[in-house]
Amino acid sequence: MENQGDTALALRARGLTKTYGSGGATVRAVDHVDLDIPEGVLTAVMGPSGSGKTTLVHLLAGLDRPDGGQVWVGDDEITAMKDKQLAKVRGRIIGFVFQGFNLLQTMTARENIVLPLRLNALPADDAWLDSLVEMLGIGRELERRPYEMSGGQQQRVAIARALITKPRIVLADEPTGNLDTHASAEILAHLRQSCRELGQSVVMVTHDPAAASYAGRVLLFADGKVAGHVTDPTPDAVLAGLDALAGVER
Ligand SMILES: Nc1ncnc2c1ncn2[C@@H]1O[C@H](COP(=O)(O)OP(=O)(O)OP(=O)(O)O)[C@@H](O)[C@H]1O
Repeated sequence: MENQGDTALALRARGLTKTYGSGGATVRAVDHVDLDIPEGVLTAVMGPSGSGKTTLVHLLAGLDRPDGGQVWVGDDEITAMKDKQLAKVRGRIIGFVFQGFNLLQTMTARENIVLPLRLNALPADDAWLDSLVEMLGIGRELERRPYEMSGGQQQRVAIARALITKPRIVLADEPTGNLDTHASAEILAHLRQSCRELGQSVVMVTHDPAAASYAGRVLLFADGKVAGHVTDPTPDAVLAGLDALAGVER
């Protein structure tokens, strides 16, 4: 188990377990995971396809319920909450960027972005919306619907929607998977800066060692378990960590 000492924690998991299927065809996607995610840090989660990264971040966000174990957001145990209370925490404290974006097709980009404010009875903040739109370069897309946008444009709208409530914690499943190097770099630099300057905590699943190198810490995930971590990662150190997981000699 990891020990973060006295560092304040954004998220904590103990014994977190999720199994899919039944009978002989069960898959333990997340297997008794203990995890401390410090506040104010950009954390990347990397590991082979099918190792359980998406399942992990869904459990940490309370989007899915585990079969065993506990998750705390700050001091509050979300695994002990009823659905209504959990929805409130999710809406106000956590922003989530889904792998498949999950934008509503009947709404424009602008309507999608501000939806979390409406759903959680939070006030509109036009200045913050404008700065997100500028940072993400989606000014021309605002009145379009998702099916009229490219994958990369939809991804940027999904990021804006996750950030519009200024959440304390952002969980993102491959947030730059559809973006070119330049756009990725800009967004990752922004996320890193809001961790450093605003104390925001970001947990990001990525397959890209260059993206992971923006993180303060990389968790290596394999077979549903934390298999190691890399602190202050460089792309080379991340690749070496992944190779070691796969048993590749360098
Ligand atoms: N809804 C589901 N029903 C059944 N099995 C599932 C379900 N979701 C995930 N799994 C299985 O759980 C395991 C972990 O999947 P998960 O999507 O969490 O992995 P991942 O590391 O995010 O993969 P990738 O990098 O390919 O996105 C896989 O074996 C997957 O097939």
